[in-house]
Amino acid sequence: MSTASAATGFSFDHLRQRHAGLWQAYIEHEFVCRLGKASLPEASFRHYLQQDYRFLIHFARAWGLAVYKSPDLFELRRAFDALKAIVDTELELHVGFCRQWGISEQALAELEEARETLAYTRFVLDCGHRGDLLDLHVALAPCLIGYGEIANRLLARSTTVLEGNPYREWIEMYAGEDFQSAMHDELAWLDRALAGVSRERFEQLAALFRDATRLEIDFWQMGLNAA
Ligand SMILES: Cc1ncc(C[n+]2csc(CCO)c2C)c(N)n1
Repeated sequence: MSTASAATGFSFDHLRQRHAGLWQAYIEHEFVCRLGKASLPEASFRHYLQQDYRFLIHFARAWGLAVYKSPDLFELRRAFDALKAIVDTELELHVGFCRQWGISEQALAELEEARETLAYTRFVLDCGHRGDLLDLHVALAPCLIGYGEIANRLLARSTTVLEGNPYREWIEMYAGEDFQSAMHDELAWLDRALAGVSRERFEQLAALFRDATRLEIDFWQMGLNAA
């Protein structure tokens, strides 16, 4: 079969539209809405922050896997830079952020991993082990693109409270320039890669996207349930 003629011009938008209901449930989750209205219980946020520390460690491993799966120097550099950013910057920021919330580094190190964290992170790593770089990127897409979209929506909404909101820093971090530019790079990467896939391949990838989005929803719900 000719691969060139099978290309159907897919993009990230097609993935999002394919599972629009789930995507909505993720980016409009009650955890997110209450975070914007400053009505999220602090116990929920604290539990989320602790588990997110574990999440970020596995997320760094996923970029390590992307380094390994990179077929050329361009991709290798890109994955390596993302891995470095998480290890050198994001995790440092996260530990500092947790400290402000009364969670010590010692407590983070001793933390028991929740089932939701286990399920989500190992799912992403499995996608990368079984598949190629595109499978891995699609499994990471709800994380990389969802959070940017969530923060943008919160800032655009009139019901969002910033003044005195204990979660303000979190919202502004994901709406910030560094994070938004990483999100746009990832969108461009995905659009480029998806443009050449067949319909059959798209459906395979959409199933990974669906499951990763479901696991993001469970991650929010885990936080809500902690209060
Ligand atoms: C459960 C969970 N999902 C997504 C993110 C967001 N996130 C984590 S790492 C990263 C990329 C930054 O280089 C982004 C956007 C999170 N923190 N926790």
